Amino acid sequence: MTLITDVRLRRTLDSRGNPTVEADVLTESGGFGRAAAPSGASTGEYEAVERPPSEAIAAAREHAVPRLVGEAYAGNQREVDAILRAADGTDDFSEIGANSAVAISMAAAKAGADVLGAPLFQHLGGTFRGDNFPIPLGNVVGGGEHAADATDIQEFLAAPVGAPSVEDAVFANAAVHEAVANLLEDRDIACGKGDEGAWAPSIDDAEAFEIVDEAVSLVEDEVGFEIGFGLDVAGAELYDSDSETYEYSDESRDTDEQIAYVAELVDEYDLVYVEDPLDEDDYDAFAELTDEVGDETLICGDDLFVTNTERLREGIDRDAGNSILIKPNQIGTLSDAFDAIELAIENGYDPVVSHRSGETEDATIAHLAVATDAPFIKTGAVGGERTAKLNELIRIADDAT
Ligand SMILES: O=C(O)[C@@H](CO)OP(=O)(O)O
Ligand SMILES: [Mg+2]
Repeated sequence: MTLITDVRLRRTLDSRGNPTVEADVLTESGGFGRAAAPSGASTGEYEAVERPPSEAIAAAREHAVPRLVGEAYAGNQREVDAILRAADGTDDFSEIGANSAVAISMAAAKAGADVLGAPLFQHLGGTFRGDNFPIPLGNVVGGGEHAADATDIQEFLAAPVGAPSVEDAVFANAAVHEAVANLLEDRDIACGKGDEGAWAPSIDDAEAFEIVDEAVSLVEDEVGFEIGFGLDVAGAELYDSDSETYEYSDESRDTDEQIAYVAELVDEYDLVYVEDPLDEDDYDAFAELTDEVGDETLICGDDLFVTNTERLREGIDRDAGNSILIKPNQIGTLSDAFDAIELAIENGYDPVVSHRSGETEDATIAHLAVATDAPFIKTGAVGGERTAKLNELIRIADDAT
């Protein structure tokens, strides 16, 4: 029934206005799935390779599509993903491109769900999944690689940890986003938005901490449940390997100073989440910081782990971090993303399913988070390509997918 009869690939626009790969997968009994690859700006050095979409499409048409059509079953995700790997023939999808791979992998999953007549999260997670919802981390102020002339720290994230429902959490993040705008206006700070829809004011990190802290408290009082906040430091982007220092606009910190600085921030602002506080090659520094503050907060590896089980295993062995960011396009297939989530959970690491800064209307990650009982999802606060995922979470909770 789910035998794949066609795979169509095309170039479509992403949220930054760049081309990306969209895939349609069709099956024998009329099943249909469509998915599109997202794209990072602050990409980790060890991520699977994204090729220019026209090249990725041509290579996938040549190497992968003939092995899938008439051969593979969309309902058998492991088989589809194994074929994508074999067709590519490299470790990092540099032949067909991780963008073609992930688009096909996700489209096949949707086609499989379509034939079953089941929501995607149920097809992926099984029939007993779907009662737990991830807490959305909402980017409200940002800079780094996502906006010019803004904060050094890439993302200041609202984290409505006490929200009674996913709907309450989603609206709380939007309210924090709005509260930030009002506070910026009070201070006469004009600003636009970064790639993920977060405000991108030309202020230093210290002022951003003040504003986000205040915005979170204001909304917390309004909604009556706990809202914490977190960060994506994107440490690898700040790290200069020649001088071995983290370069901020106003100062430079060596690794020990960076660890002390982040630990101080965790205490001062009760941060519930800190992503990539340190360089992507520095397992030792991650371990040291985790030892210091890992009981109080999540220390999450994004560029450190790149959704890769080998890198995660090394982190587990070395006690580096206690959480992993999960981005299917960093590794290339849904099966690989699942494996990383399972390994994380088995070892007490919290998986955080995540969007990329360049996104599309594709909402697969909302289903992936629910299917795997992931405790958090990071997918922005506002903006169409972000609300595509947030609204899908609300629909899943409402049993309306
Ligand atoms: O660093 C990150 O976590 C992501 C998403 O927020 O950014 P990018 O997609 O640019 O890597
Ligand atoms: Mg990150």
